Amino acid sequence: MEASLTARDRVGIQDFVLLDAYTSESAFLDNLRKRFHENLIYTYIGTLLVSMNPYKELEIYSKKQMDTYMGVNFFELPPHIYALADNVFRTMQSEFNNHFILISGESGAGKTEASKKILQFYAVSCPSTKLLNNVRDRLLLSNPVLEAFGNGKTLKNDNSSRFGKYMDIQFDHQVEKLPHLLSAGGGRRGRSAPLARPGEKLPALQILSGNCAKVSSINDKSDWKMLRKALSVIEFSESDIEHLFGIIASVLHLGNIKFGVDVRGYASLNNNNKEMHWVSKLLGIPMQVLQQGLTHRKIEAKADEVFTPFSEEHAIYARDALAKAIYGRTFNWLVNKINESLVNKDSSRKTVIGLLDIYGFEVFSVNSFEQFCINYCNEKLQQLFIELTLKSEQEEYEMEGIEWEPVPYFNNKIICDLVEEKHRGIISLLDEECLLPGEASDLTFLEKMEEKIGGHHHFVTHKLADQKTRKTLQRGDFRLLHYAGEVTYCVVGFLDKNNDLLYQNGKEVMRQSKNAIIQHCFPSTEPDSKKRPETVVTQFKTSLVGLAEILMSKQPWYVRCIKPNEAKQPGRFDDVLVRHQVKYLGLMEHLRVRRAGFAYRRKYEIFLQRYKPLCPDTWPNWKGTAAEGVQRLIKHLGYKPHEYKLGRTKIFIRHPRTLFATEEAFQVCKHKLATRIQANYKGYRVKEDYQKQKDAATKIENCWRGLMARKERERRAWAVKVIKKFIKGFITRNQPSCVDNSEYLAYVRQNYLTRLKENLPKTILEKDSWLIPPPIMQEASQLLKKLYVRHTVRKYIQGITPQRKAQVLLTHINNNTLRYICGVPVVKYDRNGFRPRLRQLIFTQEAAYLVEEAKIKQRIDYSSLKGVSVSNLSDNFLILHVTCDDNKQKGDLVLQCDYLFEALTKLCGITNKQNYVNVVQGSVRYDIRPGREGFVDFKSGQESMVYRAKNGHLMVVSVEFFK
Ligand SMILES: Nc1ncnc2c1ncn2[C@@H]1O[C@H](COP(=O)(O)OP(=O)(O)OP(=O)(O)O)[C@@H](O)[C@H]1O
Repeated sequence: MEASLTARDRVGIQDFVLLDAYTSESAFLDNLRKRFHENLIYTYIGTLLVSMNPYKELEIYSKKQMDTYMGVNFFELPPHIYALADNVFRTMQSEFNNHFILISGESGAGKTEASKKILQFYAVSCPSTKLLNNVRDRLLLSNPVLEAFGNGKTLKNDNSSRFGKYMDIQFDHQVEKLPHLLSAGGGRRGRSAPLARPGEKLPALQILSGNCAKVSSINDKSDWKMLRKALSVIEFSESDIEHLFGIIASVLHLGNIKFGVDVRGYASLNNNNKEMHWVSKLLGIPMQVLQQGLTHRKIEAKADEVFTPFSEEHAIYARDALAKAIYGRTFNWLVNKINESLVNKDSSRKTVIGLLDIYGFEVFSVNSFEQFCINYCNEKLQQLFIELTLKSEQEEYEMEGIEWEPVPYFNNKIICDLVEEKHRGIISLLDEECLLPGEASDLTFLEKMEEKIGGHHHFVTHKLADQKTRKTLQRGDFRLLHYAGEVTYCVVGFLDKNNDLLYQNGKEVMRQSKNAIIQHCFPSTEPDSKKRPETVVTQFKTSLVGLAEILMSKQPWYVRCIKPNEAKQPGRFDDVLVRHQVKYLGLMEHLRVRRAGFAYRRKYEIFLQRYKPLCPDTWPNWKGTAAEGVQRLIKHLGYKPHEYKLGRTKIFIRHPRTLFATEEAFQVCKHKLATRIQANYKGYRVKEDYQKQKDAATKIENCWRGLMARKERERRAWAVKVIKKFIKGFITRNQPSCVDNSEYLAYVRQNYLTRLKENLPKTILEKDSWLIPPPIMQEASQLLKKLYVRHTVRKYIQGITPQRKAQVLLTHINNNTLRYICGVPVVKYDRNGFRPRLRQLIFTQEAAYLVEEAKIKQRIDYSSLKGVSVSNLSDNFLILHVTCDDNKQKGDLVLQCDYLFEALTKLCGITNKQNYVNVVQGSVRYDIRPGREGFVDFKSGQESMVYRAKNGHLMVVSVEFFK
């Protein structure tokens, strides 16, 4: 219903219980019509399903549809026969009890189709095992077999079931579902004989020439194939099938036998009668026996047997009675055979769902004995409905702790009693009349009824009626006011039809048959009861009581089928016809009972779940019990006390309008909620995405870190190897080149050369800053140094331009007195080893000048130059000894010159003194100034340096390259 609440404005309402004008037949009809025109053929009245015959194939029975309805809350989806089937099954499962589905309606309203749909639904939802598939096939194929023998074309339905059908589907809970079948085939309806259809094999039975009706909606060829297949699946042997068709053909021939009248006025049969000939042949009964049986009645008087001839009328009656008996018993045999094929031998407890496909109220222009029986049956079923529904309603109220409110409904028990009460009921009176010896007739039966039940409110005859009613009644009519409406019956034929006597010798004739099925149906062991057999109506009543007992122990479900028009046309809704059925199906009455108490009831949980957004206290989550939540909710919604009741587990709402108002509020609120939920959802999705990305990032990071750690480990391992090799190489560096040190030595070489390249002396003057070579590079270093010194000297010399030479001379030498000879860069040291800036020593003819930045610092005359001392080491020191007579003289000069040899050579050349240069070893004395002496000590060491030693001497340390 929850879904129907939403859809109610679209195409009517899906549940009549929610119809505000629930007592209005027109409102009821309007809703049906509206939905029918939209192909919505199903509508609920509570759990009752109203089904309109669409007379066209609708796409609503696919496997997909079945799946949609499987296991879904009954009220959540649009009404459907599958919803009902599923709900029955699930209730049975949860409550572990038995159920039945009563399908009723007029002929052609769609009962058989509905029961087929239910069976198909159960068959499809059944688990698939070999055993179950077998049973399922038989179950489904039993339908075409029963239809082939039990259906016929009538004015109302091309394929009308001529029998009521009840079947039990057993469910084994171990395997979830195991359909087993089938009990009882109801009595055949006597209106028209089953109709055989022309078929491939039938010529052998000599009935092809029969005047058979053609039915456009039926495909005989494919139906015939289906029947043959079904019979073989249900394990009918070839001889069974042959005998079966023999019987059907013989019944048809029997019906065609025409009697003559002999001279005495008795019925007679010609020996050449073709029909009789075929019946005799098909059933294997001697012609004479058959002829005698059809025209005479055997009367047993004491030990004697007397045959009295039939009048023509009697003979026709006896012929029809025999044909009906043959067909009826054969049909019973068929049903038993199908039951045997489906019988469940497993005796463990199972629950069942009964399927009762039964004709509804019948009201024709002339109604006879058959309509009386059918309508009595419907009266009983209504009684059952009232008892079961009210009972369950009462039980529910009791369980829920709600005070029972009397339900204003019509209890039709009074009508049932009128029909079936012992000694006083119509059935008893009819039987009495039938059993009465003497001149009983239909009219005496009518008089008896008038006499015995004349004052009953639901019974009226022409004689008993008032002036106005009498006009609507014939003299031979009686009228019953059934719960669904009044029906007028014509009493003619009641007695005969009730007697339906098969004369004793009819049975005896059949016993002589060679047909195995006939032998089975008319056993010689059948007692030839002298007592009159039970009348038809009593048999009917007995089987009805039996059925009611079966049904009473089960929980009922209803499908009420309605045909929209008599023309079997799709899309046509005949108001009068439908209104008639609504009335006689008792739908308004049903609705009244359903609406007597509360229109709507739901478990607290379900109600709260749906409507909790309507109250801030219950939304989004209610922390307390569902019952408290509902209380809070309805208080917030402002429900009036008389509009609802609160049970133990359910809320009961009296009027649909209360619920609709709530639903409307919910619909409005839903949109707002949807937006909010959407936003939340989007947020959630984004968060989810973010989380995913974060996780992915962490993963990537982990992988990356792992990779880096592995690389680092490899790198370290490599480094350890390299270092080890390096250390080993270092340890063995002085050994001849071998595996252990070759790489180290190559490295040392390369390293030295690289460093040397970067640290080459920039000028000629820096030649002492030559990078100290490792031992293995000593020789190479010396050679390189030599080469490099030569190279730089050449470059230097090439680099001195004539201008520069001239500039030096002109700038630094006073007047024209000096003649340029040569300028050598020198460094002058004082006794403390203080190293002044770079200067130049310029030699002229007469003097040497110490020149610094173009300012002449000191002039030494050659005449005062006593000599030059140099050490035998590579320190490039030269000491110029001068005469110190003149106090203005500053003393001897301690100089360092990178171009020592060139300077000495030049000096010797200028002074023209060959032994002028004194090479000393270790130490040389010099005059710091006149009268004060100093010493310069020379030695070799790791690093070249000049400093004042502790003894006050100037210490010159030089690196020994060329040893
Ligand atoms: N749900 C349906 N969808 C399509 N067609 C349907 C449906 N129900 C019934 N019909 C059509 O209506 C015809 C009559 O239906 P069906 O034989 O079930 O009626 P019935 O109530 O069993 O009649 P009877 O009491 O005479 O046996 C079917 O042969 C079929 O053509």
